[in-house]
Amino acid sequence: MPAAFPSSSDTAPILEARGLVRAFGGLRAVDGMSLVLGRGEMVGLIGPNGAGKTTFFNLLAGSLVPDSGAIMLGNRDIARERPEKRIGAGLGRTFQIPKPFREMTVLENVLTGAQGQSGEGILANFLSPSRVRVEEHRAAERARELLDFVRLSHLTHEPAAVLSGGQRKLLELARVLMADPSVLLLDEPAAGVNPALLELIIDRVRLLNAQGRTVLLIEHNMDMVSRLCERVVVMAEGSLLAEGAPAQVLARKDVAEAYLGQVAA
Ligand SMILES: Nc1ncnc2c1ncn2[C@@H]1O[C@H](COP(=O)(O)OP(=O)(O)OP(=O)(O)O)[C@@H](O)[C@H]1O
Repeated sequence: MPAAFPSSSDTAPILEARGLVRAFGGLRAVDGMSLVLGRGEMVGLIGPNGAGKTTFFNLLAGSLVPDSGAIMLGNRDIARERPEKRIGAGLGRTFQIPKPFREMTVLENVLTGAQGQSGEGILANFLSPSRVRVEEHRAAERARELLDFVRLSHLTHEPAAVLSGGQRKLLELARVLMADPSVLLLDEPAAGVNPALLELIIDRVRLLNAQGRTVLLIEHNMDMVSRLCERVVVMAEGSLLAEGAPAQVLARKDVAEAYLGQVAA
């Protein structure tokens, strides 16, 4: 049967999870989850509440270490590397509930996403102050460009505390983009966002993918998933239940039952 969506075999894999397991006490939140993301793909990760999606993201991004399994970013197993190292290797991740530094300005918050600046070392600052200044200038320029990209320029010098929920999601996206990730893990970018901002988020995510960035998107908003993704992956009880084109996957009986189980539970 010809593939109706770009399967992982169509493009070179950029990120691959192999048999990931992570338990909390007796509960295997992620239980043998595997997934291959092709370079430049945009894939939706769906599944009922408690299926293990966020835990899976935490394993990919490094805020949790798996009990077993591998995570290949290109040819390198990053499963036991620190989160900062993964960011440096091109993996960016947003959170379901972004928590900006409320007292800092919107611009300062974006700048916290800058990676590996010389000025972070006191010695470098002392030995090469002009290089540090150039880097700081470039970072500020990039942060302003990103604020423009997410349409928050008018709030550049406001404290992040003034932002709405949707604007916080956009700020978080800009912060993550400071490190210029090649793979973006987006955890429920549409949750709690008003319809106007939702369209902007959809448009920006589409553009980021068109720039060649690979996107894995956890989302309960199926309309958004269907509009953005040619392939969806369904997790249930910690592992892969189904994958394929959104319409085909959503029509499957076992997928419907997994969601119904959630209602019944
Ligand atoms: N730190 C933790 N300690 C104990 N249990 C946890 C922890 N994190 C997650 N769990 C449990 O692991 C399971 C999977 O949770 P997870 O948040 O990964 O699911 P999810 O698919 O992201 O759900 P949702 O769609 O509601 O966000 C749940 O039963 C949850 O209660």
